[in-house]
Amino acid sequence: MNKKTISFIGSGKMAQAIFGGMLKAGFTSHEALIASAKTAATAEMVTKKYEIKTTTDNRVAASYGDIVVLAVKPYLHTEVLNEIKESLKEDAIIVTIAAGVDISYMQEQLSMSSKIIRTMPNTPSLVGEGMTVICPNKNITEEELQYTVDLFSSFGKVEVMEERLMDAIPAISGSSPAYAFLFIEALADGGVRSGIPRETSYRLAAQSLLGAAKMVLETGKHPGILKDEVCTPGGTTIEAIATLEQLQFRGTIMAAMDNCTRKNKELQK
Ligand SMILES: NC(=O)C1=CN([C@@H]2O[C@H](COP(=O)(O)OP(=O)(O)OC[C@H]3O[C@@H](n4cnc5c(N)ncnc54)[C@H](O)[C@@H]3O)[C@@H](O)[C@H]2O)C=CC1
Ligand SMILES: O=C(O)[C@@H]1CCC=N1
Repeated sequence: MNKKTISFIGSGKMAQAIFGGMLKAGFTSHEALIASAKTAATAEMVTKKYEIKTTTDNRVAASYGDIVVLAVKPYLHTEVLNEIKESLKEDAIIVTIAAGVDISYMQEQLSMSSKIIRTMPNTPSLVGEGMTVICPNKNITEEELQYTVDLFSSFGKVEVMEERLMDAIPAISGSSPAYAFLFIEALADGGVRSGIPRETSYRLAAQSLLGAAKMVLETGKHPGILKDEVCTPGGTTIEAIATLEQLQFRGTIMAAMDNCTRKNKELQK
């Protein structure tokens, strides 16, 4: 069991996905975790559900952690960092999971010698299938980076990337589960339209997407080839593909991603 203490500032959806994912994986003990919440009701719910310490005082949470994860909205970072900075351990590693919060901004709020890691995780962390992109500042040692990679790897995959690419990450992995859920909902609606029961439709749609994603990851084949293998000449699939192309399925996804990235950059201002 791991010895480092980990604090979460904020106990919302993404914080719960991360500490829930870590606990499920056995990466850390319940005793090593603390999370702060805005209301006593949320704190109580989190303690009950995850069996971890909670507090409504961010400073109490901040003073506990060797690693402190900021899991509040981007616009709250200034307020929260000001509130907790005097309470942090001297060598604490500060991890932000927020969209559009960059390292130079974090250093301005704390100090140039602070240990900071910018990340972009996603909610499938809760079920051990997260995708997290990590970017450390120059004060993070190899060992500290490895620890953080191990932490996020306990509930999914991790890539370490340069900060110049971080603004593009929400569009492809932080936010994209939402597009996938929309796609599953659309497939299920189509199934229901053809008379398939709704719950069955969700299972058929979700398992098909899970299988397709696994094929990309495990066969190493180009997605276009995998698509071709489904399209029997003169068959059903190519009819569906033709309609998707006419309605600019791929262009629509790319336009949506552009908007996601634009918003991420706006959050930074
Ligand atoms: N939801 C997602 O899929 C992802 C979210 N993120 C990032 O995670 C962060 C949190 O987002 P969500 O979990 O989705 O939002 P959320 O709204 O579920 O969680 C934020 C939590 O912070 C609490 N809070 C508000 N003010 C606070 C304060 N002063 N002190 C302590 N807690 C306070 C709120 O009560 C809420 O529970 C954001 O910065 C977002 O960019 C990153 C990747 C994916
Ligand atoms: O919607 C958001 O702003 C956050 C960041 C990535 C996923 N959710």
